[in-house]
Amino acid sequence: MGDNRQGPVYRSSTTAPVNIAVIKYWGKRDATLNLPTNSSLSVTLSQASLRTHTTASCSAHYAAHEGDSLLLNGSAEPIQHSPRTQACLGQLRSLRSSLEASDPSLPKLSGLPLHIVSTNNFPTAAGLASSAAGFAALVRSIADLYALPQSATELSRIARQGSGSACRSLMGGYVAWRAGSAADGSDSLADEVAPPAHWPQMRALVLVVSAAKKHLPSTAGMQVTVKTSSLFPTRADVVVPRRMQNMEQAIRARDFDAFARLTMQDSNGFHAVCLDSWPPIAYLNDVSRAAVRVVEAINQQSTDAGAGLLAAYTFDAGPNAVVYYLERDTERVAGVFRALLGNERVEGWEGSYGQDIKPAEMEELATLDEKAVETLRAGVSRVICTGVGGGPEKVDSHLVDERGEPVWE
Ligand SMILES: Nc1ncnc2c1ncn2[C@@H]1O[C@H](COP(=O)(O)OP(=O)(O)OP(=O)(O)O)[C@@H](O)[C@H]1O
Ligand SMILES: C[C@@](O)(CCOP(=O)(O)OP(=O)(O)O)CC(=O)O
Repeated sequence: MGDNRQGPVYRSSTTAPVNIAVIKYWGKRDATLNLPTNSSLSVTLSQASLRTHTTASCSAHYAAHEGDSLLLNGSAEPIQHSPRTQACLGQLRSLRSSLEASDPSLPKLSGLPLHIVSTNNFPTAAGLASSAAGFAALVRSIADLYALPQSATELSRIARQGSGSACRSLMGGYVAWRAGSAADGSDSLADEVAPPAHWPQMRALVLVVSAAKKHLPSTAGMQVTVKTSSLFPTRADVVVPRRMQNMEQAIRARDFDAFARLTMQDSNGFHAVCLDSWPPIAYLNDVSRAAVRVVEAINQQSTDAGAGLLAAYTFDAGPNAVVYYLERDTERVAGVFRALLGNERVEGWEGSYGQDIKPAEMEELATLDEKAVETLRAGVSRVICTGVGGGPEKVDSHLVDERGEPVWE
């Protein structure tokens, strides 16, 4: 809390992670409450690589007529016109208001305007799950500002209404979002299937194919699929429920072969229902397909030698590839991509995860399809080397100073 002449500025700051689903959320049964048609499961990625940093503040000296505000990467976001952000703020305020009613000694924060300042250390709205980390950080930082006693699972009900995938970023490790069946969404919540320490060897290599903001946003895309795809009901009602069980089992048993197969099958199943939509939705491009070819070649070598799968690709609503692998296979998976993409052409090989990636030997590359290699070299602009990580963290570094002014990082 900072003090100035007009009264205190209350502040709380958090960082929150990105998550990349291995069983995809695609489809809403209720667009207003943001309720999904199927459960999903993701891996939370380390905040050493990708993170949102958010400070929530409130003060009696913030002009009441200006209302709440969100400054995102230095620009004002029009949150008054965002029903999703309004739903999150309204529900957090009402929890604070109940707390104030039960303990009159508490400062009346629920009636004060909120000034929120946030930065993403990666491109916003580029298919890198910025809305997931962004809404998780928003909900966590306000819940801390308001000293709310609710658990991460209880808060996931609120974050879900900001962006569905955000409910999975309130926890670290391996996280499930249970679709639930209640009409009011009260049982549509996220829970931790396993903490990062259960299987800390999980690594992810993100191939940034396009940092541009040009794909059909997830929200719009999934509505088209639910309305028009004839394959979709089978995916939501039959295929995904079975896969969720098998994926949880694979994670519990630390069975990478099963994890990888289910991850690739589910990514392909999700993109298949996109293509089956009308008008068809195609998120993958030639560069994405080249990444698939390279992962297939890596896995072929391993299975030919009688071992299991070493790498798993997955794609969200855009062309960027995420490749999961285990630390012990770093050279045989990430090393292959490093050898073929090179250091000069592509940035991002530094950092705690990247520096351990040694380029694979030339013979490992001999079996790769030349055209795929060429396409990948031309189309990947940047890589992000990361791994499984923890949930949101409360931090002392504030993006709002003691007088209530934004601070630039
Ligand atoms: N740090 C943040 N704080 C609050 N809201 C954020 C933050 N970052 C992103 N958002 C919200 O998320 C929106 C971007 O979401 P969108 O779903 O378009 O992109 P994405 O999450 O990067 O991509 P995708 O969902 O396809 O993976 C932003 O316009 C903003 O409203
Ligand atoms: C393909 C996905 O990344 C879709 C994510 O969709 P969003 O969570 O961005 O959608 P809204 O709830 O409409 O905001 C798959 C996933 O993350 O599970």
